[in-house]
Amino acid sequence: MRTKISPSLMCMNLMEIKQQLAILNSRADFLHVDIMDGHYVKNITLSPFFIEQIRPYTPLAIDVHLMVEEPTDFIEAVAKAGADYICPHAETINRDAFRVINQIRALGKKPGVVLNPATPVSFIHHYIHLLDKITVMTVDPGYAGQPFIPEMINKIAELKALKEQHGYTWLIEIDGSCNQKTYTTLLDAGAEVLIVGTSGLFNLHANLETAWDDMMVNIAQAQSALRESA
Ligand SMILES: O=C(CO)[C@H](O)[C@H](O)[C@H](O)COP(=O)(O)O
Ligand SMILES: [Co+2]
Repeated sequence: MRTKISPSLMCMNLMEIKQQLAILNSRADFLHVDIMDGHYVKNITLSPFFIEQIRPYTPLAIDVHLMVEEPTDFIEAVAKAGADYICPHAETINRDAFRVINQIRALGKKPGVVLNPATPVSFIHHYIHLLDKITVMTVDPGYAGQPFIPEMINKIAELKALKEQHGYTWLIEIDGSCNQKTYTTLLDAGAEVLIVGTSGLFNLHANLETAWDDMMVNIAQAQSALRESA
């Protein structure tokens, strides 16, 4: 499968949002939108209103990462605003995981879940087959610019093995410090979607087109290193 790229919009230059979206529209596979409530994580970033504002300006699938205590307070709002994937944290839905997944599907959206670094894959065992995407956090959630947690490589490999063994169709996505230093190990382990934020894309160059080209060179180098070692 071709590696898919999902820029994390909380890391973009919001003063240039229209121009930056136009650049991403012809290059990215998804747009990653982080929604935080200040409680589940001690930060506040984007919102359902932000999704509603950008929806007319992009044909790309909008992927919503819900870092909130009560996902059901947000699901309808982000669906109405134009989200395509709705992905709460597994830790926040295990009281009512099946109801939440059914709610997302009933709204015509794709359900995903996000796993914190300390959350094992076994935590989602009973509903894993109902998902369209599983996101492995490779940093603790809440902030951009954090160091990569290398223990997550085994978790990605575990998901890849499960996917192959059972023929699951969910995407394996990585969130946190996806960049030149980590692409090779991430792709080798089984990463299919890379969420690129400050370190992988937006901080590479002030000009986003140049930053995108630099990022693609970095990803291509990781892919060719893997082909050579195969
Ligand atoms: O969920 C996130 C943080 O909790 C994000 O999607 C970040 O924007 C992303 O991890 C930032 O990427 P970086 O290269 O790690 O800054
Ligand atoms: Co995120």
